[in-house]
Amino acid sequence: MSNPIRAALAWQPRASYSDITYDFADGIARIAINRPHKRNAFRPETVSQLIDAMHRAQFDREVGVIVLTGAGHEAFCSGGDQTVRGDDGGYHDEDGTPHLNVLDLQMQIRRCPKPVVAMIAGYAIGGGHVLHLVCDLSIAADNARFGQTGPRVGSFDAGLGAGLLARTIGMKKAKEIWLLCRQYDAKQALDMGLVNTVVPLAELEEETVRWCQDMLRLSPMALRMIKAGFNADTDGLAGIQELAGNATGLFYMSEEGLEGRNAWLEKRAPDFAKYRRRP
Ligand SMILES: CC(C)(COP(=O)(O)OP(=O)(O)OC[C@H]1O[C@@H](n2cnc3c(N)ncnc32)[C@H](O)[C@@H]1OP(=O)(O)O)[C@@H](O)C(=O)NCCC(=O)NCCSC(=O)c1cc(O)c2ccccc2c1O
Repeated sequence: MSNPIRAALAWQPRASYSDITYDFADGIARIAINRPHKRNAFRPETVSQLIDAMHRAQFDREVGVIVLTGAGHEAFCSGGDQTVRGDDGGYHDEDGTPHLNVLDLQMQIRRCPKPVVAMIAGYAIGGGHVLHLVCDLSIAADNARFGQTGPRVGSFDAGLGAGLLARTIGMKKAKEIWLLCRQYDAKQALDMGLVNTVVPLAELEEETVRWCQDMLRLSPMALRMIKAGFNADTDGLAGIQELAGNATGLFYMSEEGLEGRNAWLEKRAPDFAKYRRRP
C-alpha cells in the first residue's frame, strides 16, 4: 500500500545508511528508522546509525530543527528488535556484542541544542515509545498507538523511560503504563499530555513541518537555552553542564569574554574594569 501521508517538502537525501534514512529540506533534517517490515524495531546497528545521523544534523549549520520518525505509516518504532536478543537476553550486533546503545541516543536527543520533533504514525511501543518521549515535541497521527511492553518481553527502562514519563504525564499514569502494558490511542495520549497534537494521518508531515517552520523563525540561541533549561533538573549535573556550556558559549561571544582571550594572546593584563558589574 502506498504511503497515505502527504509529503510536505521536496526532501533530499543527505546521507546513506542501511537501517535509516536521512533527508533534508528547508532547514529541517528528517531522520527515519527504515525497517517497516519489523514495525521499525531497532537493532544495535540501527541505533548506531541514528546516533551518527543525529550528530550530522547537530553539526550541519543549515539544520535548525530535526524530525525523528519511522518509515511508512504503520509504526514510528516498535522498540528493540526482539530477534537480535542473544543467549544472555541482551541486544546483540552482528558481531555478537551486546548493546544498550539506545540509552546513548536518548541522551543525545536531550543534549542536542536543536529542537527534536517526533513525528508519529502508527505504533510507538516499548523502546520506541521512550524515543518519542525524549524528543522535545511529539506530533501524532490519528492512527498512533502508544505503550510500554517491557515487563511482557523481559525488559524495562527504569531510567528516562520511567522517570521522564512520570514527569511528563504524572506518576500514577506513568506507573499504569508500565505496570499494565496496555496500549493507548492518539486521543488518550493527547488527553494525558503525552503528545502535543493529533492530526489526520494524511496531514501528519504537513502539520509537523508547520511546527518546525514556526521554530525556524525563532531565535536559535533562545530555543537552545530554553531546551537546556527544561532538561536541566531531570538530567541532574549533566543537565546543568549542558545549560552551563551554553552560557559559556554565549560568554565567549561577548566583548568581555573576548577581552580575556585577547589580553592573553597579546601578553598583557586584561582590562575588565570597563565592564559594569551588573546588578
Ligand atoms: C508493534 C506491534 C504492536 C505491532 O503489531 P501488528 O499486529 O501491527 O504487527 P505484527 O506484530 O504482525 O508485526 C509485524 C512484523 O514486525 C515484527 N516486529 C514487530 N515488532 C518487533 C520487534 N520489536 N522486534 C522484532 N520484530 C518485530 C513482527 O514480528 C512481524 O514480523 P513477522 O515476520 O513475524 O510477520 C507488535 O508487533 C508488537 O507488540 N511488537 C513488539 C513490541 C515490543 O515488545 N518491543 C520491545 C520492547 S522492549 C524495548 O524496546 C527496549 C529496548 C531497549 O533498547 C531498551 C534499553 C534499555 C532498557 C530497556 C529497553 C527496552 O525495554
